[in-house]
Amino acid sequence: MFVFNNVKFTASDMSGRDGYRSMWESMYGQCDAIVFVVDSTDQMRFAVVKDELDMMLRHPDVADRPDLPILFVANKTAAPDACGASALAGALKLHEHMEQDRPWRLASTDAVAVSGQPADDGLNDAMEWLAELVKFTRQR
Ligand SMILES: Nc1nc2c(ncn2[C@@H]2O[C@H](COP(=O)(O)OP(=O)(O)OP(=O)(O)O)[C@@H](O)[C@H]2O)c(=O)[nH]1
Repeated sequence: MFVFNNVKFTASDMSGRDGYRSMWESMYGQCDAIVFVVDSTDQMRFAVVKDELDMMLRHPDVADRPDLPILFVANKTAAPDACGASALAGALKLHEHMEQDRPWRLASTDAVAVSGQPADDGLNDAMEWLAELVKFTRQR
């Protein structure tokens, strides 16, 4: 649990490992938002990521909730072999495949602090965006 901009989040870290992904759908119906984290150094698996994303978007608990926001996070972006956020957006075909009416956003970050400094990246802005949307959804 954490609080961001006065919004209380209860986060469930769903493993991306093969064999655990089938558990994701148990959360779709009960969450206020999805944060979809992608390892931006693992370009070999972007096709698998895209298949999983397509399956997620087709699931009735997601497809029937077009207002459920999705925050895509490209992680490990400080690694030398990381691809840029726009390459990731292209590989997942985010601009083509995300529904027009669904709120979504792509942020890039690196979870590991470099030289003890927290990453200066787009995650804070993206979390502000997500917190506003979640607050709005809960007020309805
Ligand atoms: N350099 C770098 N390493 C990272 C970053 N995020 C995770 N790692 C490393 O990647 C490895 C896997 O991290 P996890 O957090 O276990 O990855 P995960 O995707 O949550 O794993 P599952 O829950 O099993 O899907 C660990 O050694 C982390 O330290 C990052 O942003 N930058």
